[in-house]
Amino acid sequence: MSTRPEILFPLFADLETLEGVGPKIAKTLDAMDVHVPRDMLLNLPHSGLNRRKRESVQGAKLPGVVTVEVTVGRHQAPSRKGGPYRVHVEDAKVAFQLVFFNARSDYLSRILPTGARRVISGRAELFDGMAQIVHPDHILPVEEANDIPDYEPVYPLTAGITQKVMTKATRSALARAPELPEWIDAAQKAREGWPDWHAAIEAAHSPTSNADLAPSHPARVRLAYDEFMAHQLTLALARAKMRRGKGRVTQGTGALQAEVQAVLPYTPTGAQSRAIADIAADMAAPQRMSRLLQGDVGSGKTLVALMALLIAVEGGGQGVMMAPTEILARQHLAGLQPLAEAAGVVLEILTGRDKGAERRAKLEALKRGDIQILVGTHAVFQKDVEFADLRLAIVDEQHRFGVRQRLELGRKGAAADVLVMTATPIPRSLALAQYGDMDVSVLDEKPPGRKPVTTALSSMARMDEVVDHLRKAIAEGRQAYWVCPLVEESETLDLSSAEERFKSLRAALGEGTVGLVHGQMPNDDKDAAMAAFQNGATSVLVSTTVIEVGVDVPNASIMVIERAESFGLAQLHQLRGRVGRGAAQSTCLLMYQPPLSESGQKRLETMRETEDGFRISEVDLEMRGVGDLIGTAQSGLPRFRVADMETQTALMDVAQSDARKLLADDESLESPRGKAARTLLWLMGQDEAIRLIGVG
Ligand SMILES: Nc1ncnc2c1ncn2[C@@H]1O[C@H](COP(=O)(O)OP(=O)(O)OP(=O)(O)O)[C@@H](O)[C@H]1O
Repeated sequence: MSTRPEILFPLFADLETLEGVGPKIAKTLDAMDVHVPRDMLLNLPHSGLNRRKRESVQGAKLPGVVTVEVTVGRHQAPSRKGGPYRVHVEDAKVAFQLVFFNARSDYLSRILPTGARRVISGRAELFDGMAQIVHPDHILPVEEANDIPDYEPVYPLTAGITQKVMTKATRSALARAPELPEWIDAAQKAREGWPDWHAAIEAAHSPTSNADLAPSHPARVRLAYDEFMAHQLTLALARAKMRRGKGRVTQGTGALQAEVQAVLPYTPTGAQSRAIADIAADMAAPQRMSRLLQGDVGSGKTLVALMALLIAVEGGGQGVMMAPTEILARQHLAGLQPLAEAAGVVLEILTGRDKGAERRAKLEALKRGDIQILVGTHAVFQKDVEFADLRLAIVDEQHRFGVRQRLELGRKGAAADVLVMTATPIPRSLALAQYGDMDVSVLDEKPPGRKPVTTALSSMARMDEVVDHLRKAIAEGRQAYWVCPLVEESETLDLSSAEERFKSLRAALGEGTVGLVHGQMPNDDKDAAMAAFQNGATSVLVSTTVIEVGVDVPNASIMVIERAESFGLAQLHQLRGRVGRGAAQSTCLLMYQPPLSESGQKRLETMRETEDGFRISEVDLEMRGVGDLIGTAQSGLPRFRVADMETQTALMDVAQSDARKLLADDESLESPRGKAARTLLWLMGQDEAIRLIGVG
């Protein structure tokens, strides 16, 4: 089924087919991300107005909406142009006024004839001690008072659209909402007391009190579940597609791993061992592995990656690991090569820098199977890179991969297992939404012997003191990173601030002690600067944020971050994670420019309070919200309209297992419930899923 089910046609018609929507309003709605009647339905009211009739404005909470029956008194035309037109009225207890601006008096006389009884509803306020309603929402003869709803939904609006238009158009969309087949498991639906989709959408738009608007209302919960379910079905379909057709069992022997263990100066942590065991089991299974390794900074992901790569080699094949930057690819090479050598394994690097004959030679060696482990940048996945027998692809990424890219990767190494590593912990809700197609291993344990990093805040005004301290620390043999701020997102300005700091620190601390690395340096200079810091030739490394991810120099024990308030929490956590990796007591100094904004202050204080990356990610989510945290567009995450990822994690959890179970029982979605689920995917516009069912 790769065409939209007919039953949904009315919900995907032109917006202008809705009552009260012309070309102009349609265009305005478009800008609100409302393109078809379906979107109107998913745009739920955020509050409501109680319009129950009362006896008098007297005693009502003002300002506030009131509905009362009045006797119309005299009209008082404006005394000057543009002034208020007043109509005196009286309810059962008090006199008050209706106020109009730029209204035509003949029109007002017609709808509010003196002496008549009318029902008025609108927002009343006090003005000079007397109640008034400016431009009432409703003015009706008493016989028609029933046209005023007791409780009226209030919709999110945008300039150019009124509540009236919104309500009318939504009612008109509701009138054509079809009864849909049920995609929710019958037992679950009964247990939760959820209504049908049609009843739920009807109820969500017809609240009768504030309680009906609560996110815990069964109608709203059901609609939120539908959204999560559609998303998780997409992920489950991607997962099924990924796992299909590996057909290859990669059984490690443990021999190479043991040889590496023998030369390692430490033993793996419990978390590392568990992750390695998870991976080994996945690789030994006939389905393709699709696993996420989530580790906090410094939790030792690299060792887990190496062991996984060795399993691929033990099984007679090859492994590849892609790092996000050149610096990190080189660091992997430097760190892993001695270990690989100890085990007699050939490890090579391939990056964009490899050109001509050298590159050709590497590619041939890969194709012959002479290179067993390849590390590198994006270059490792270029078209002409062919492996003799690729068994494992590891992507060391930073939230840059959406489900679509993961599927691409899957298509690449036809039968390779896939391991994705993220160094920035993400809250569970996000992990579920973003990586719901994968299995997850978490490194929640740091290697033993790490001392907590002392985090201190200091104003930029105390620069001289900071430099003095640094001088003493260097004299004691310590090494420091010095990170310069992002200035207005501009690379060149960035650069000049780092270059200037480099010059001033060099002047203060001595010629040869300070190095500089930034994104725009020629590659060789970058390597040289990194190497000099790594081997201790320089004591201070000034940089832009290029060192943010993954750099590992255990002897470095001081991190100075200038204008720390301009960095995000995840970034600060990553940067701080560069220290505290050795046995020495480490310090992170967050320098800020007062006055701090409220959020700047909260971020810096959070950094001072905790070193737990998962905790920090929760605060980050709380402060910024989901969209901002991951950049919805590039992550491939949908914008949930009804569901709230932050508070409804449990619901997402259920949707995930439900979606996986549905597919396990009915792989091609052909059962009645499976077909209903297809309707859901169309309803929610899950293009990737539709493509997957179409193809698969
Ligand atoms: N089990 C262990 N015991 C002691 N040290 C370890 C252990 N595992 C790894 N290490 C060391 O800890 C440091 C950090 O490891 P690694 O670079 O793999 O961290 P990471 O998880 O990649 O963190 P980040 O994302 O912050 O770079 C390295 O110096 C590594 O040699």
